[in-house]
Amino acid sequence: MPPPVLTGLRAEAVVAGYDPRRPVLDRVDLTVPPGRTVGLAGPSGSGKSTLARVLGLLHAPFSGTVHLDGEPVTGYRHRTPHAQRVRIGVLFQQPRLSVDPRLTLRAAITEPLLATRAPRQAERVAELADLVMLTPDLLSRRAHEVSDGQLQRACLARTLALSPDYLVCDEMTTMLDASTTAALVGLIRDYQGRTGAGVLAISHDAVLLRRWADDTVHLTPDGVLA
Ligand SMILES: Nc1ncnc2c1ncn2[C@@H]1O[C@H](COP(=O)(O)OP(=O)(O)OP(=O)(O)O)[C@@H](O)[C@H]1O
Repeated sequence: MPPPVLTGLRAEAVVAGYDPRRPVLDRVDLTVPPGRTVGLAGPSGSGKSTLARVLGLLHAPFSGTVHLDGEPVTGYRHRTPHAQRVRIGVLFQQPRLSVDPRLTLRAAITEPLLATRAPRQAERVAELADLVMLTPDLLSRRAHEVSDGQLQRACLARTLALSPDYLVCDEMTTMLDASTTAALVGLIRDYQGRTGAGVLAISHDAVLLRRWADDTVHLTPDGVLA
């Protein structure tokens, strides 16, 4: 009998970092199952963002493998197969670094739809804007004309545009106040409830992770999961 397929977004024995002689992550195993929210905590510099980038398929590990519902990922960044790339959405701490300041929020949300030549783009943008509670007035503004919270809502809409099966949220709410944080976490929970997506929630805020995540794992300062 063939072995059972292990579902989830899974890091297996991942060794990663920026200098192969001194890797940041040391044989990390972590699974984000469909429908679950896994919290990732750890001290500053322990490698949380590095692991987020590896699981977001934005940073190639030195060794080890990322599996997507049992399929090994064969390339990172522009080498990631399209079918795998669109299944994972990533949200970062600083929305201003991930949106071209020349774009309106509408254009920023449209980017992934344009890139994949999705049908009914205007309708889909309206639907996404509605979902994250951005009004048409805000959609017409550029990134520097909106607040961090409004821009992060636009980033969430852009990330959800292609209906990813997994979300990697790297300190997504660190720049935001408590009510915007609660609203964004609520939106992600709703999306998860509708789609069964798996979520990796990275935060140094233990209270937030207790509320948000089903389980939380900790990276030690040596880049090992405990
Ligand atoms: N682009 C880079 N080039 C070289 N070293 C890097 C790079 N990015 C991060 N590092 C180093 O890798 C280690 C892990 O960084 P990482 O950002 O993954 O940690 P973190 O746990 O997310 O930290 P924080 O909570 O402060 O955001 C740190 O020592 C950091 O200085």
